[in-house]
Amino acid sequence: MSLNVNELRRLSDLHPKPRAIQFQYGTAGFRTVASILDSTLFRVGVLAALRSKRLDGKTIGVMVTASHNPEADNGVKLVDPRGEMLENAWESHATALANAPNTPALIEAVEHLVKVAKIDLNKPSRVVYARDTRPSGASLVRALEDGLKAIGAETRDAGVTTTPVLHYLVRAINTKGTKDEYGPDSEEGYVAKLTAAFKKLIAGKAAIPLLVVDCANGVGALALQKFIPALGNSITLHSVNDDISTAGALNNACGADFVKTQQKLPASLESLLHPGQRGCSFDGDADRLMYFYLDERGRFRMLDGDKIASLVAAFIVELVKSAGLEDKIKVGVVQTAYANGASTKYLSERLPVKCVPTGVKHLHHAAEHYDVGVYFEANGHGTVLFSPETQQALREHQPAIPAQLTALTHLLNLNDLINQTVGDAVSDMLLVEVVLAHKSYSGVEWDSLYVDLPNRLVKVKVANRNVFKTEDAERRLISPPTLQAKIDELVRKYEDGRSFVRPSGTEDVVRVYAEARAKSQADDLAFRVAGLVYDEVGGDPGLRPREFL
Ligand SMILES: CC(=O)N[C@H]1[C@@H](OP(=O)(O)O)O[C@H](CO)[C@@H](O)[C@@H]1O
Ligand SMILES: [Mg+2]
Repeated sequence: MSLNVNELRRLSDLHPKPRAIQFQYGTAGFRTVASILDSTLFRVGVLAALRSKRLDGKTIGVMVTASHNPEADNGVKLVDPRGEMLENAWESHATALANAPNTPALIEAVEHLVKVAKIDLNKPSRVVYARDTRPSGASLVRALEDGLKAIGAETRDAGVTTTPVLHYLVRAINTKGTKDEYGPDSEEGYVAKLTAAFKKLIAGKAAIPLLVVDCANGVGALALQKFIPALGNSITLHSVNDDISTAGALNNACGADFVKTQQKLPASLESLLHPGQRGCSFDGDADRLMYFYLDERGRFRMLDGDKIASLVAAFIVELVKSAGLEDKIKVGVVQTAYANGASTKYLSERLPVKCVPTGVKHLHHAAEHYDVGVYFEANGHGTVLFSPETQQALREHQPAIPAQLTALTHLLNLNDLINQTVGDAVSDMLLVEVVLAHKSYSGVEWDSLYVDLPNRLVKVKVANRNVFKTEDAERRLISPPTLQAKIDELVRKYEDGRSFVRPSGTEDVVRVYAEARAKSQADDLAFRVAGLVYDEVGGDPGLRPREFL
């Protein structure tokens, strides 16, 4: 079988690439204003279909979402057969196809890809796709479908659903009928799998206090509607910001990204949350989770991804020990440079901790090296991975005493509760609730595991962010050459000071992070480093932000 060039040409002509725009497949796939993404979606359809052929017809996933970005944006990400992010080498193939200036150039790029990636066009091609609630999603999905059709892929439309459900489906479809079957390959099956595990894990525990859930007015609201009846009276979830039909509501002054970056409660929750009560926020595609509570004086306290990692990792370590498996199963944690220094200290005193560059794929891959790998970005994206050997060890372990059996059963149920393909706000929320129920913790006790160091994140707009190059998991700059020494000199002046600079992978900015013993010091350090960055690359003195010191 060869490429149906006529069909590819005919369909590609329906989706011309806007001129003078360069697309790049980055950490979040392609993501930009929705109105310029039509050709990109078409080409991603072509690429996904070809990738499936390259992998002998294994099902590839495509998710149409722009997560926490404003409603007018959209984006698209590919999901590899085990439910993980697209393999690195194919990111540049995606970029190459997206940037072919016209149909003839696209055909040439596709033919080139078939050759260099050794794609056997006779192989079958299978793709499952889904989208979030964005108004632009439906028409972008039609462009994607044209791309899939151009290569003749078998398709499955998973409809409007969360990013983690799509990742789950990909793995479930590809493992169906094998010994590694991940679960039923439907959204109902996913809800049933997680719900059953949750109910077993909290059986016999005291009733869980009501949990307020901020759905960011996004697709997480739909997911929650499916979970609430399935969970029955095991937990009471009060869903807010679940309006998916009002234009402009998505991610607007609510959701996990708002909570993390503003470090405050969405105004829409102010009258709902009482002192002592906890709540949580999903992001726009429900793959991130932030917790929070109001203390006895009604002050907002945030429990971010680092706090979730600490809570969960410590719990799993305890269970492994109680099950009598501490010699066989080693638990480790993966973080990025954005992890609060206090969390790194707390965790390092208890278990191995590794720091990797920003982006879920780096965390996920590093976590695969542990028997049980816990990874969370500070922004609330993360999960826990049980290696295949660990899963087998759990299944085969013969407990010596009843207490070991109880702990072992909990571990097996956690293995089912956790969506191990990708960060999953609903799965992670249920996981947190399990740990809180087992430890009889309220937000206060959880929060007191360690005290966050005050921190500040600042964006610096520069002419060319590509001149910023880093090493040591992005914690140090190697270019521009003399800047790191200047940062080091500054940082030394602050108690518990730490600061690093890296180019964003998703926005055209350079990010500056700083932390220090006191909030005013963290702010001061961040703005001084931002000033250094701005001046170093010859930023226009007239446009220098006033807060930069
Ligand atoms: C400081 C920060 O939160 N950075 C985010 C952001 O990456 P940047 O490369 O910093 O733009 O988006 C990524 C994708 O969603 C996410 O993985 C990461 O944590
Ligand atoms: Mg997201």
